[in-house]
Amino acid sequence: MATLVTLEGLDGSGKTTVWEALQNTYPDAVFTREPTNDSWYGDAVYRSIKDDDADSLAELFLYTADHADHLSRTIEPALERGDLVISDRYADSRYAYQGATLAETDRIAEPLEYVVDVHEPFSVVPDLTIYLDLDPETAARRAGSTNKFERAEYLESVRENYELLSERYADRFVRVDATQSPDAVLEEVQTVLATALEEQSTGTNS
Ligand SMILES: Nc1ncnc2c1ncn2[C@@H]1O[C@H](COP(=O)(O)OP(=O)(O)O)[C@@H](O)[C@H]1O
Ligand SMILES: Cc1cn([C@H]2C[C@H](O)[C@@H](COP(=O)(O)OP(=O)(O)O)O2)c(=O)[nH]c1=O
Repeated sequence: MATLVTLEGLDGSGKTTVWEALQNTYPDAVFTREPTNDSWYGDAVYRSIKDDDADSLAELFLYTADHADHLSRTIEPALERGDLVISDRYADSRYAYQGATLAETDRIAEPLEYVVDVHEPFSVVPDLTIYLDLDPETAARRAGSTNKFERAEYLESVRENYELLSERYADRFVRVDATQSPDAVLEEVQTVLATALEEQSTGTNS
C-alpha cells in the first residue's frame, strides 16, 4: 500500500543511521532523502548550506525547489506505484529549520506559518513522521557542528519548532527518544513503523 514515511530531527539525532538500517527490513521500499543528492537542485542547496552569507529567503526557496523536484521525480511516481517511501528529512525540516532561520530577522511576520503555507498547495503530507528527539547539545556534538545549521543555540529554536509541529500534527508525528542507544532507537522505530503499516493495511487507526 502506498505510504509515505518521513524521518525528522536535529542534525546528529540519528536519522541516517536508522534510515540505513531500515533498508534491510524493507528491501522493496523506496529510500530517499532531502536535500536530494542526485539533482542539480540538491547541489544548489548544498552550495547554499556552505555559504555563511546566504540569503535566508533565497535559501528557503532553494530547499523548496529541491522538494518540488523530489516530489515529481521520486515521491509521487513511487506512491502511484503503491510503494512504501521512506525519506530522510522532508517538508517538516523546512518548517522547523527555515522557520527558525527566518525568525532571526523580521522579514517575515510568522515564519513557520509562512513556510507551511508555501508548501500547502503542492506538497504531499506524510502518513507517518518519526521524530527523533534529542537535546541540541548532544545533537551538535554528534553532528560535529560542521555547518551553520548545527550550532546548539540555533538547534534549540529548531527543536522548539519541531515540538510545535509534533503537537499540531499529532495525527502523524511519533516521537522517539534519540538519547537511547542506536539499537534501542532502531527497535522503537521498527515497532512504530510496523504498527503504522499494519494499521494501514487493516484499515484500523487507534
Ligand atoms: N542513538 C545513538 N547514540 C549515539 N550515537 C549515535 C546514535 N545514533 C547515531 N549516532 C551517531 O551520531 C552521529 C550522527 O548520526 P546520523 O545518523 O548521521 O544522524 P543524522 O542523520 O540525524 O544527522 C553518527 O556518528 C552516528 O554514528
Ligand atoms: C531538508 C532540509 C535540511 N536542512 C538542513 C539540515 C542540515 O543541517 C542540512 C543538511 O541536511 P542533512 O544532509 O540531512 O544533514 P544531517 O544528516 O546532518 O541531518 O540542511 C534545512 O535547513 N532545511 C531543509 O528543508
